[in-house]
Amino acid sequence: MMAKLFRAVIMGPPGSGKGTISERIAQSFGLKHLSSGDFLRENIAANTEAGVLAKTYIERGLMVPDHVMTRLLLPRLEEMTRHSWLMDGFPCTLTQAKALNSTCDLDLVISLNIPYETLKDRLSDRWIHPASGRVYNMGFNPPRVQGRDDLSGEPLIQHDNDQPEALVARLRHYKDVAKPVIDLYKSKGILHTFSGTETDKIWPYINSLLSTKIPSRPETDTQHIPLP
Ligand SMILES: Nc1ncnc2c1ncn2[C@@H]1O[C@H](COP(=O)(O)OP(=O)(O)OP(=O)(O)O)[C@@H](O)[C@H]1O
Ligand SMILES: Nc1nc2c(ncn2[C@H]2C[C@H](O)[C@@H](COP(=O)(O)OP(=O)(O)O)O2)c(=O)[nH]1
Repeated sequence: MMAKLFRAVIMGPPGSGKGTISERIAQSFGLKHLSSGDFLRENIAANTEAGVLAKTYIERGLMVPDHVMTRLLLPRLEEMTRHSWLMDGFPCTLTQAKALNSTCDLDLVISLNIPYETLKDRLSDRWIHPASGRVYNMGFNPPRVQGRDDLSGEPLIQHDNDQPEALVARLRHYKDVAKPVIDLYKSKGILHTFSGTETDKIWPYINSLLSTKIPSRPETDTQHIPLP
């Protein structure tokens, strides 16, 4: 018999470890890791109508409007009727959360609560491979060759909006838009918040929570699908 599908969302301010923890969840529990940033980059690379529009916002360091995000992501999620997934980076506004709500029932929402000083230190040291979105941190998970992506060998870059001058405004914005989303999920009884300064210390708690909700590796019909 096919195991019940599992749908989860991970939320948190920039630098809170959403991407890092999502990868661990995907590897340990076989969920597909879906990332709003990766979807956007794919659409930009493919020059889709939504991608061209999204690019104009991202280049200016702005959030992509809700109607563009929902038009882009919801059809992709609707296609994934046979997969368990973990969504990273969406929803991040109440409008997005309500749109997601009308598409699927979430089983669980993970919210990461990380102190400002920690976020600042991590992001000022975050290096990205722009083509793939792969993320490095010079202390935590450095690339094998300094300044180069492990898989492609291409140069890594830093984002201006990861620097401390831009971070305060980004965090303020996150708090404003995320609060009603967090309240919504709290009222539904599916919110689980994790606080701390180190991903390696938070991870065992998330791991044990998920172990109580997802007893085994993925259902048989997903076992041949490579993890993202
Ligand atoms: N749910 C969303 N709603 C609106 N815009 C989004 C959303 N998700 C991503 N974006 C846009 O895409 C950009 C890249 O997203 P991505 O998640 O890769 O990186 P980010 O902004 O560095 O986030 P973080 O620092 O939390 O990892 C964002 O800066 C934003 O402009
Ligand atoms: N020093 C340190 N760095 C960490 C830790 N967890 C994640 N990082 C790094 C990896 C990235 O360079 C940066 C932000 O992590 P991320 O997973 O991209 O976060 P997010 O923006 O997706 O929420 O911080 C951690 O526990 N310690």
